[in-house]
Amino acid sequence: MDTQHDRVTAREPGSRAVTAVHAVRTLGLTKRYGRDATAVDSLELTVPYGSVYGFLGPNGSGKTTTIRMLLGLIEATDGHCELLGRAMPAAATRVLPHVGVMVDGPSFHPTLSGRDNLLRLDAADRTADRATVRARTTAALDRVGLTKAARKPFRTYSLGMKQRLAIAAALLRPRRLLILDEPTNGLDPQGTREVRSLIADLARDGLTVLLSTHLLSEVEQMCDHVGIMHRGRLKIQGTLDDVRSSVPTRIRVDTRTPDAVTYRLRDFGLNPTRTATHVTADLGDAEPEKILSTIVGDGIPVREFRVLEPTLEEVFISLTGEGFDADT
Ligand SMILES: Nc1ncnc2c1ncn2[C@@H]1O[C@H](COP(=O)(O)OP(=O)(O)OP(=O)(O)O)[C@@H](O)[C@H]1O
Repeated sequence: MDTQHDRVTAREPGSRAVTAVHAVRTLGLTKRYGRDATAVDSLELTVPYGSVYGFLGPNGSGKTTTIRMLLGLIEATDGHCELLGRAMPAAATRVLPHVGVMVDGPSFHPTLSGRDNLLRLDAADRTADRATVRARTTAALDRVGLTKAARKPFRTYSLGMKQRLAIAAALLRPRRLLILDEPTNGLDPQGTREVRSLIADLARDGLTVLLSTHLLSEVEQMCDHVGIMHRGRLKIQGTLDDVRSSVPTRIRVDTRTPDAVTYRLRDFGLNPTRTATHVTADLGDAEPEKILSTIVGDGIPVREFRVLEPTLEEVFISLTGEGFDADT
């Protein structure tokens, strides 16, 4: 913990350039409400530059509280956090102009056009450059695919367009990091597709995205890194592949002779579980191709042979002992 990097960032607010490998980093970050309620507990979050990081957890697991602490909107009870290599909230005025944020859902004026809503928001930002506001607004609308609808009243926008305008608001200035809290919450399937495709485009452009969500599928489809929250604690984080491979790959053999399959799997050192119609087992280091050719070569009837890659849901269950939708 006591690295050169930590010592440099501890000097905020300073004027030195800071290099960091993580766009977001927290150490022991904790938020307690009263004596008994710990919303976030000793969080060690690391979001690498250039990643799309899925901050995943059921409702109430502490995601929004964490994001609010990162942005300096609420005070941490304990611990330390950095955005773009600088300590927050000490460096807020220097860091936040580089961070696009969508936290509390969009609040736009229904009768104003999308463009006029953005102009209004920009006018409220005292640090924004007035001389470039028109060009920046045009670029942000273009970035989210709302150029054609720019002059239409906000109230006529679809759900997806409304959310894309909220992302445009977060992109009114060049950003290095985008923090999106439940960006597809409440959207219909079309709106969800629009917003996901926009986020994928932004990530391709090299923007780091921290995206909080309670949707497993959102992380599996969009993110390359994931951190899983449960009751205020970060249970695991890493690349999506590493996190998935923290639980074993399984095989499932559908057959009308489960006893014969069970014996063969034991020969491979596996510990199978059988029902009347199929047998499953953790694969371990065994090669599925060899297992299948042995079973079939022995003349055992196989209706279906599947390698079951672990899902995030299985990771969650293995770490918490609860289903993902459990009310925490
Ligand atoms: N101001 C507060 N006072 C007391 N408890 C709070 C407060 N804000 C949040 N909490 C509690 O902290 C815990 C974490 O809430 P948080 O909103 O961070 O979770 P979340 O993962 O973002 O869930 P959601 O998606 O439902 O907002 C919850 O148990 C919540 O009730």
